[in-house]
Amino acid sequence: ERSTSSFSYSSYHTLEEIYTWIDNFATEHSDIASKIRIGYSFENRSIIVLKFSTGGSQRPAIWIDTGIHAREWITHATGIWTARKIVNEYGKDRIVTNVLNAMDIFMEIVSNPDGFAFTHSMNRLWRKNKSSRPGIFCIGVDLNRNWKSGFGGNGSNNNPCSETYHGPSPQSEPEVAAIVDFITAHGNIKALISIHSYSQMLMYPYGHTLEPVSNQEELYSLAKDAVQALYEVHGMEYIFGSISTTLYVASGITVDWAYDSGIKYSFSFELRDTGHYGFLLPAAQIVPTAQETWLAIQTIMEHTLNH
Ligand SMILES: NS(=O)(=O)N[C@@H](Cc1ccccc1)C(=O)O
Ligand SMILES: [Zn+2]
Repeated sequence: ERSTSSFSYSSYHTLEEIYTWIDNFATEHSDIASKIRIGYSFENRSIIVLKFSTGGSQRPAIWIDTGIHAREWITHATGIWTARKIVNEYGKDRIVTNVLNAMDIFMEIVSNPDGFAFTHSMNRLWRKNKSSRPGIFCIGVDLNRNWKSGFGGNGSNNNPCSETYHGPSPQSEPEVAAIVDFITAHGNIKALISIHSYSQMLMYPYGHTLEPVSNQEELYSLAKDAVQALYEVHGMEYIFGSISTTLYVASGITVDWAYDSGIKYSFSFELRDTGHYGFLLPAAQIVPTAQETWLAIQTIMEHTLNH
C-alpha cells in the first residue's frame, strides 16, 4: 500500500509531513520522479527539488516553484497535487505525455522552508525567510525581491523590518542563490512558473519596469488562453497581463530574473481567492484550486513544448 495513498491531498500539511511525502513520492514513482537537494536554507534545512524525467540527458526543462512566500499555503498544496497529477497522467494525457517525452520538469514545492515552518509554529502570516544579520533587529528577506533583475528598485524596500525587504544584495539569501545556481548550471530551462497567492492572476514580466518584454504579445496571448482553460474548470476568473501594468511595480522578482536569464516563458500565478479568505483559504478549496490551475499549467507547458 503506497504511503502516499494515505496522504490527504485535500488538507494542509506541516513541513515534516511534506518532506516525508516527497521522500515517499520519489520512492514510489522512481521510474519518473527523483529528489534533488539544491542547497540549504538559512536555518540549514534541505532545499529539495523534485525532478520528473522519462530519459535523455539535459533535456529542455520547465521549472515550477511554490511556497516562496511562507504564508501562501495554497501554493505548496497545489504543488503537491500537481506532482501527483503529472505522474498519474503520464502515458494517459496527451499533453503531459508529449511534454515528458521531450522535456524534464523540476518542481520546488517548499521554496522557503524556514518561513514555512515558522507559519506552523509561531506566526501563520509570516511571509519572508528567517535570515538575520548582525546589527539588524528585524528578521527575514522577501524572497520575491532578492533577485538580481531590477534589484533594489521601486516596489521593494531597503528597510529590514519591511515585508518587502530586498536584502543586503542580490541573491544574498541561500534560498534564492540555490535556485539561481541550479537553473544557471542546468542551462536549458525553457519556462519558469512561480506560484503565489492570492488575487487570482496570471502575470508575466516585467515587474520592475513598465517597459514591455520583447515577446509581450506572445505572453499575453498565452496567458489569455491559460486563464480561459482555468476558467472552464470551476468558473474562476483570473486577470492577466504584465506584473507592473496589472498589479504593481515590484523589483528584484523571480520572473524578471528568469526572463533576463533567457527563460522567455516566465510566469507568476496568484492563486485563489480574491481576498475573502486570502492567505487563510479553507482546505476545501485546495483540490478545486489545484484542478483549475493544472489546466493553465498544461497550457503553458504545451506552448513551451511547441515553440
Ligand atoms: N504573493 S504576494 O501577495 O506577495 N504578491 C506578490 C505579487 C507578485 C507576484 C509575482 C511577481 C511580482 C509580484 C508579491 O511578491 O508582491
Ligand atoms: Zn507571494
